[in-house]
Amino acid sequence: MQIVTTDKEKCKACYACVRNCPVKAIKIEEQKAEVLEERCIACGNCVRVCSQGAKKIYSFKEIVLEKIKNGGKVIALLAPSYPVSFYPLKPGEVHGKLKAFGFTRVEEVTAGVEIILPEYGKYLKETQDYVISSACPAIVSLIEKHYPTLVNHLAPIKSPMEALAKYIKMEEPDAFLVFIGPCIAKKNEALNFRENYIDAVLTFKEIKELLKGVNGGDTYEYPRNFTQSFPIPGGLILSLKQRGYEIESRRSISVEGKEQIIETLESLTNNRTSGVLFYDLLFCRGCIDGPEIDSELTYIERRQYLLELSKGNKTILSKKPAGTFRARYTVKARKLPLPTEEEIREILAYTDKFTPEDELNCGACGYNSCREKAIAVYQGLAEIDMCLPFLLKKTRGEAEFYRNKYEMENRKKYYLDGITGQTEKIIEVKKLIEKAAMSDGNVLIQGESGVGKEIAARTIHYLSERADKPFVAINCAAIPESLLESELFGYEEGAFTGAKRGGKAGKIEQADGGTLFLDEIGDMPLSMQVKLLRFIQNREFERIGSNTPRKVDIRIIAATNQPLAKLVKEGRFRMDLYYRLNVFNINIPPLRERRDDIPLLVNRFMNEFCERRKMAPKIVTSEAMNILMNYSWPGNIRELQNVIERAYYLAEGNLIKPEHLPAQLTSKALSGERITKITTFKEAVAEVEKKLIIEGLKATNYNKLACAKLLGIPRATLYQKIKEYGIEA
Ligand SMILES: Nc1ncnc2c1ncn2[C@@H]1O[C@H](COP(=O)(O)OP(=O)(O)OP(=O)(O)O)[C@@H](O)[C@H]1O
Repeated sequence: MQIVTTDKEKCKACYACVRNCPVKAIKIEEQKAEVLEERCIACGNCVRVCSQGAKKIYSFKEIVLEKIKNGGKVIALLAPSYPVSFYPLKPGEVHGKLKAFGFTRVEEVTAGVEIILPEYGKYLKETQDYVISSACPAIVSLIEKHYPTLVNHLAPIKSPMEALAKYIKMEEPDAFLVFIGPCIAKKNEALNFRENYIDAVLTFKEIKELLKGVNGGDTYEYPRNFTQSFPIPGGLILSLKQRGYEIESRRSISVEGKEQIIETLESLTNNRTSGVLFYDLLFCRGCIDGPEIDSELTYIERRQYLLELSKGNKTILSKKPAGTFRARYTVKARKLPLPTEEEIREILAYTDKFTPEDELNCGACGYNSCREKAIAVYQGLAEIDMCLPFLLKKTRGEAEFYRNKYEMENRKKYYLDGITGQTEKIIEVKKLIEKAAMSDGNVLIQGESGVGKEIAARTIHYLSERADKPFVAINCAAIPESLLESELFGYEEGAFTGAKRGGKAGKIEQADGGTLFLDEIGDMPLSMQVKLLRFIQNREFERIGSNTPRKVDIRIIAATNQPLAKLVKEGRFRMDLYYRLNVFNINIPPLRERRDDIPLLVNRFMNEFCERRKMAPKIVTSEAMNILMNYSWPGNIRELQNVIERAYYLAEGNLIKPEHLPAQLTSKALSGERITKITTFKEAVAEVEKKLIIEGLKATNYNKLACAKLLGIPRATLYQKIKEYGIEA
């Protein structure tokens, strides 16, 4: 019969019961702690430490109430420690209350002590080998179930409770005997021990609950003597001596408390008896400290109170007990399988314990060491993953995973939102950007000038795993051929005239771990293309002036507004390099192919610009917006950005009207003004060209390269015309 059961709903896998169970009689299954009857000694530790109240003790309450209700002969047997539990109620008053409650007779187990003392006296005299007392049921179970080699040393004598019960049953065989005490193990004794005369066991807590509201009956002074000290540590030896039995102090010892008990039994198992012949073992610090003692007195006060009561010298038993009060104890131990060293290592490895240093022995699982726990796993008592450091590591890993995922989502939103546009074409581009970010291959971005190639490259970098490493950009068209190599690969000190002291890391080195953005790759000279290809193939390069190869880990994103495939056909771009760069291809459509994005872009640039300058945004009239939507935008988004900024300054009120837009958008430059003077064709063209260049320069903030792109003319032509028309640039 199971004494302690678990309410699985309430069990929260804290392993406090495992930790406090002296015999590891707890099995964890699906994170619920279940008490194993075959190992349990009913010490009550698991009940005491369960903060969730998940451990339930077998209750006889209903049976007792039923018996009393039916008017049966129900006799209460009070454990010798009861005065301390019921204090300040006097012992006599407790008798009265129990009677008033319905017990037909009340006895005290000190009478049982009187019965067993001669049995002990006799047995100790006749036995050569050492003897272990058997009055404490937790000790009996502990030895029967866990120290089988010591069973023969248990005194084959009934406990005082059983002895008194037998004594009473001899007088009143039909009586229903209820033991009332501080101990859960007594329930085990009543239910599971071989020969039992006790019918029910109530703890002090339980009986007090039942007696609530019961008015005291007639008080009764039970005879008292030295047996009253039986529940305090050493009580049995003391009582034997008081009774006149020769117990040599040097050869007898009383041991209390679970740690000391386990230590004693371990040493006895190893035949280390220290010459002691009588071991009086109590699992608790005496019965005055039993798990269900429920006393308002301190431990010392309890001891003193019982010693005071033990001063009486009355005989308790009215007549000499007849019959034998011997008991038999048997081996109930079940050997659990033991794992091999290799199996232990395998189990440990599951929770990432590969070396002795990995075994933290933190005890969070309830076992004293990782090895003990591994053995319990093998024996089916513990679950393999009930290891706090392991689980924490795992959850941290998971948390990291989710944090990364969450961060990625946020980043994605942040960076992809940086690319304004809702047309199908730009959504397609965003999807490609996301995919490219997931891969680590080189990317080639193509598109007209100002379509957003660089912003796409940056987005790929910041969405990729390289995000926390550098994004380094280099414009291959803007750097003279002679400098490009040193810019890319760096140089050593003294590599050439003018080389900096200490040398210099090139863009490739600076981008280590991150992304190198090669803008205008189509403009890269063929000689450099060869060197770049070699680097891409070997992932190795040398600084100019050095023979030492250096390794870097970078991803290359190249961009161009030139038709690279055509350049390859024309032999102006290396095919092998083209294929190396074109692992992932993204084509960004010109703005004129996604006009519907223009209002969104206008809105964004207006807000960004105003925010930067701390100014209030202006409204773009529908006429002006119409013009913006219908223009061909050769300079794409960059041109639109500049147009908005310029219009903002030109508009004096808060409305941006068509007249605030550049002439080339409204075609006014060619058609709007009346011709007042006839000029030559050449002069008129020059006039228009000059105006266009001035507007273009303003629109691009006087960036000649951008202006040339905006006007769709080579840079050299722009320089020539600026000079020719004397334009201030
Ligand atoms: N979809 C977009 N949403 C918001 N801003 C954009 C978008 N595309 C481009 N831009 C902005 O337009 C400007 C030009 O973009 P970017 O420099 O990326 O173009 P590009 O194609 O690399 O130009 P180039 O070929 O001249 O180097 C930048 O200020 C960029 O922030």
